[in-house]
Amino acid sequence: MRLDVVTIFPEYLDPLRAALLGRAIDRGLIEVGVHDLRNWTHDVHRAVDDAPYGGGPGMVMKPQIWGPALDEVCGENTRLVVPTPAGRPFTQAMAHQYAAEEHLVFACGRYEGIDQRVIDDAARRMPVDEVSIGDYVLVGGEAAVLVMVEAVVRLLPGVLGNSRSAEEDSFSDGLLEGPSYTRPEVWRDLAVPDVLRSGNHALIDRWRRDQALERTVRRRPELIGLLPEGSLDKHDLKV
Ligand SMILES: CC(C)N1CCN(Cc2ccc(Cn3ccc4ccc(-c5n[nH]c(N)c5C#N)cc43)cc2)CC1
Repeated sequence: MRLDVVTIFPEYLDPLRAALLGRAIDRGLIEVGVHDLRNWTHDVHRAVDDAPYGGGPGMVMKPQIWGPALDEVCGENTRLVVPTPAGRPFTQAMAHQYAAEEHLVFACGRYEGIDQRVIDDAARRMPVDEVSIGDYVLVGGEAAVLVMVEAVVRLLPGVLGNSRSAEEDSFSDGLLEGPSYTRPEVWRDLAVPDVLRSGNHALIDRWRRDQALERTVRRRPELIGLLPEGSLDKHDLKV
C-alpha cells in the first residue's frame, strides 16, 4: 500500500515515521509520501486560501492550488480521503476497506475547509470519501489523518507483531473490550480478579465475555442493537 498526504503543515505528519508505523515503512510494508501544498503555489506569498463566496467567517482553500497538487499526487488506482467535520463517520469497517486499497491520498484542509469543486472535480476521476473521525471540531485535517492512517496500517499483514492480532480488536465481535490486568497481583490494595488467576480458561473466557457485554451495555448500548442476529447466547442474555 502507498499513502500520500497533502498538507500545509508537513511536519504535523512526522509521527507517521515513528514507532509501529515507522517500522512498517522501514520494513517496506507501506510507502508514505507527505507533500507541502504550498509547493504548488506560484505567488510570492504562497497563498493557499481566499475569502468565502457568500460571506461568512474564515477563509476557504483555493481550488487552483489543490487541483494541480492532487493531479500530481493521485494516480490511476487512488482513493482520495478528505477529512471534514461534515464527513461520513470513520469506522473500523472503513479502516478494513481502506486497508485493502492500493493507494490512499489524504487531503488535509485547514481554515474553513477546501473549495468543494476540488472534491467534485476529483470525484470525476477517482473514488472520493469525505470522512469525519468524530463529533467534535478540529482546526484542520492532519490530526484526523494520523488517526485514520494508524487505524488502517495496523490492519495490514505483518504490521502488528505475533503478540497481537487485529482480529482481537474491540468491535471485531461488535462489543467493547473488557478490563485488562497484569502483575502485580495486588497494587495499591486493588487485586486482580481471582478468575484470571484460576487457570480455568473456559471460566476466564466466560468472564471476559460478561465483562465486555456489561461494559458495552453501560457505555455504548446502541452497539447491542447492531449485533448480528444470533450473536448473543442464552448466557449472554442473563448479563
Ligand atoms: C459556515 C460556517 C459558520 N461554518 C461553521 C462550522 N464550520 C465547521 C468547520 C470547523 C472547523 C474546520 C477546520 N477544518 C479545516 C479542515 C478540516 C478537516 C477536518 C476537520 C475535523 N473537525 N472535526 C473532525 N472530526 C474533523 C475531521 N475529520 C476540521 C477541519 C472546518 C469547518 C464550517 C463553517
